[in-house]
Amino acid sequence: MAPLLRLQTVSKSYGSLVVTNKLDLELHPREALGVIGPNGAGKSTMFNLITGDVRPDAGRIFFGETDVTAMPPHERCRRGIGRSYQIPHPFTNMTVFENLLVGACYGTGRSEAQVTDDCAEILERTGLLPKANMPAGKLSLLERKRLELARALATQPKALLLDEIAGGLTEAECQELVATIRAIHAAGTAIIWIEHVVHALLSVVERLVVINFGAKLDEGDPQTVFNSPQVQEIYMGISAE
Ligand SMILES: Nc1ncnc2c1ncn2[C@@H]1O[C@H](COP(=O)(O)OP(=O)(O)OP(=O)(O)O)[C@@H](O)[C@H]1O
Repeated sequence: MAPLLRLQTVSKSYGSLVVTNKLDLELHPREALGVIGPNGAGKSTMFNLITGDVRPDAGRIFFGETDVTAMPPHERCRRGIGRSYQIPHPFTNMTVFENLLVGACYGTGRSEAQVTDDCAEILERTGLLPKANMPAGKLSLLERKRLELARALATQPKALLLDEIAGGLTEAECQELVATIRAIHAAGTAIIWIEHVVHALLSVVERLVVINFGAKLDEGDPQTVFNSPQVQEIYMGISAE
């Protein structure tokens, strides 16, 4: 099957710091792909490169058949690349529903009237319908994470990029969020999920990629990859000796 998204030897440096190093990555249609790696390994930068927030120094990025390497973020978004951010930054004085409307209009180029029904449906799917008219600044952490997910969904992504969305939640809250992400994936959206809460990640993803020093260290079956001595040592700091 042709990949939905493909990074081809993508590199990015900040001064002398090589953050992304000849990275190759593929996401297939309807796939749930997990990404782990130590702090500072370049995971969020990889997302920034995919969305166009950051331009690579070298390499190419394809979405479907299209080379999107030079495309601005809003065009990539309209083609179907949606993302959540590690630290949610909702418009705090606007209601939850208004936050979604902004995401939907920006992400799809449709009018408010055209996106209203979809936004209501997304609020329902993400468990936020009872909070629709609440200012986003008054939401709990879990609700903010849900809003971050909802805002990404409002852009109608074919590829949904989730950046550490489970961080800081209690175990029960994490399980609630996992159920929502599973449902989004089951409905056909391909997902790349960067996550330090590994048990949550492994309960959803079908393939796992490990990034270290901006390059791919390993990839494959999630349990096999996570349990490999190399990954345990480098990612968890546990020596195989
Ligand atoms: N705009 C920038 N300017 C300079 N350095 C940057 C910039 N963006 C990221 N970096 C550096 O690049 C490295 C990789 O950062 P990145 O956020 O991609 O890592 P990460 O794997 O997502 O880390 P974490 O798991 O802690 O979120 C870090 O050393 C970071 O300080």
